[in-house]
Amino acid sequence: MSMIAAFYGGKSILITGATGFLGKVLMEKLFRTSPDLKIIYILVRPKAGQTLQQRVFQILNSKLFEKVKEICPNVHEKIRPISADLNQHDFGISKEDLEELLSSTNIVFHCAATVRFDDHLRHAVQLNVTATQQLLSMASQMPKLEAFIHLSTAFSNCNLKHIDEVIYPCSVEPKKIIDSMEWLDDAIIDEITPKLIGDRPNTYTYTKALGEIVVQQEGANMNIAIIRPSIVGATWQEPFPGWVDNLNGPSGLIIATGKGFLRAIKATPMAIADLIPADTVVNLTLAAGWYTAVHRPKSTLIYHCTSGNLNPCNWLKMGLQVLATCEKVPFEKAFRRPKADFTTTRFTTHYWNAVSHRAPAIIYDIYLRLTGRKPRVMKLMNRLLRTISMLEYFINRSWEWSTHNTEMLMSMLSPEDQRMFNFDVRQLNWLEYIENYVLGVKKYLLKEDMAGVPEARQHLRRLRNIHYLFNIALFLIIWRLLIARWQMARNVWVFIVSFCSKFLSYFRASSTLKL
Ligand SMILES: CCCCCCCCCCCCCCCC(=O)SCCNC(=O)CCNC(=O)[C@H](O)C(C)(C)COP(=O)(O)OP(=O)(O)OC[C@H]1O[C@@H](n2cnc3c(N)ncnc32)[C@H](O)[C@@H]1OP(=O)(O)O
Ligand SMILES: NC(=O)C1=CN([C@@H]2O[C@H](COP(=O)(O)OP(=O)(O)OC[C@H]3O[C@@H](n4cnc5c(N)ncnc54)[C@H](OP(=O)(O)O)[C@@H]3O)[C@@H](O)[C@H]2O)C=CC1
Repeated sequence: MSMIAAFYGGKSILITGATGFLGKVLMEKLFRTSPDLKIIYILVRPKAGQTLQQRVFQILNSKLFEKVKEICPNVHEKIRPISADLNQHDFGISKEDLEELLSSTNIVFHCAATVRFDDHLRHAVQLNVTATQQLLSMASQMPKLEAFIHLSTAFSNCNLKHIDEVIYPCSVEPKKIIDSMEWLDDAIIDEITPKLIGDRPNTYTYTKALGEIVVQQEGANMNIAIIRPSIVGATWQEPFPGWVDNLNGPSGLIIATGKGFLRAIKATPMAIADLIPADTVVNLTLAAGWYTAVHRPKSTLIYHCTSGNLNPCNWLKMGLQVLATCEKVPFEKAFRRPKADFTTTRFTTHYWNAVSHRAPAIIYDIYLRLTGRKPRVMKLMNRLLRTISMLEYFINRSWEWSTHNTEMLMSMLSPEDQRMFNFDVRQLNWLEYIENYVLGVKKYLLKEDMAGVPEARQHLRRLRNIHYLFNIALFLIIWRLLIARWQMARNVWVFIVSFCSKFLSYFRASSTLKL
């Protein structure tokens, strides 16, 4: 019998960010392994013209929840969406809903955040710091609360090379930052942002670090744990391999590579690609929830959910496997044949951006214009290059995260729990995982049917022929221009032509003699 699954049975659980990538995988696992849980409250905001119920309906009807619906047919009765916007004071939760939440909740999983790297500091502070503070304040009024689990990121201290499972101080106290955001205007915030984030690359990592300090300060009297995942990728095993539903992290770049948009990237090939599957993060999160509530550690424990120190994979290995899978099972309607070169200097990056990215985009836009269609490729390419410039920081460095708490937690699990809530990344086969990830991107993100693979292969062959024809035509044009303008080129041309004709006549003569 699984101790963790049994622990969540009969519990009332509050999840923020349940409509996000990790939140959905967390909810799915909870329902699948503890179908007898009492209720899951989810804080949801209406979005894209959808009501809360419509959003929940959409999640439950996705492929991710197929197994859950078999195991727990009344799953829809066990989800209680609560209208809440974490940008608002008190989250805009109604009085009745708040009373119910405060009186019933046993466990809180705080997943909601803005994960945009370039978010305005005011917004990032509001969501990643102030909302965390408010949620902790709510949690402190929950008489039945057993554990509060906060999702942070392994990159909250990415300004350090070696990161321990501790909370590091920031130069300015989070409370001062929260206060200042209330009265500073946007222009001043823009001016001080680089000074505040210091040697971190973006507002996301900075505000997640502030959020951790808030958790430590405000949650001193609660049972709290912090989970720090690295780069979260598609699911490894559960509920099935390769599930992913957003473009964050590597997923967007896998699409760009598979579709032939991205053909070179500035990355350090041997740097560690610290990916971690979403189901591994969720298993560790649930195990930490159980441990925090049952064993009540004296201090806030931080768990690094990373792969680099236990089972390292580098960007070269990842890039090659992405490419190999895209050749085996190509994406439909590729722009060019997939290729993944790693550039290491600014010069080569600019060169390949011009030759391999911008030039084909311009040529294709001209073609679109000539055929009476709206040019769009250059716009897409600029967006992609901007995205890459934001991710570059993370693919050109390696970090070391200590994992003592994570290993301790693993040793505390029963053999049954180690199997059911597996977060031992040493068992992960990277080549298999990356292949499933790419296939998952194709199926669940791009919604491409596997029946279209032969046509996609045919399309790649056509692109290869176009590529050869284009290169030959380009060579001939350049050569013609050189001959017209440069005596040396003419001499070389005369030499080649006479050499070929001599060779041909010798070949003809020798074959006549043999006859
Ligand atoms: C060979 C293989 C090598 C693989 C190599 C992988 C390296 C991978 C390193 C990751 C390293 C993370 C390490 C921290 C891990 C955490 O702790 S945080 C979680 C990760 N968070 C993220 O990844 C967020 C990153 N994204 C962003 O911050 C913003 O999207 C950006 C990059 C600033 C772009 O902002 P923007 O220009 O305003 O664009 P945005 O409105 O977000 O989206 C515009 C369009 O681009 C699309 N888009 C958004 N993101 C992407 C993307 N990543 N790619 C493509 N399209 C995208 C959107 O769908 C949208 O399309 P439309 O709906 O308009 O058709
Ligand atoms: N993905 C990754 O690579 C990593 C993620 N993490 C952390 O894991 C957690 C979950 O990340 P992930 O699932 O990928 O993120 P997503 O962007 O997929 O999900 C974010 C969630 O937060 C919710 N949210 C955002 N703003 C508000 C708001 N104003 N009010 C209510 N809800 C809001 C979103 O709701 P809505 O659907 O309405 O937008 C969504 O449910 C985050 O804390 C992140 O920092 C850590 C390391 C890596």
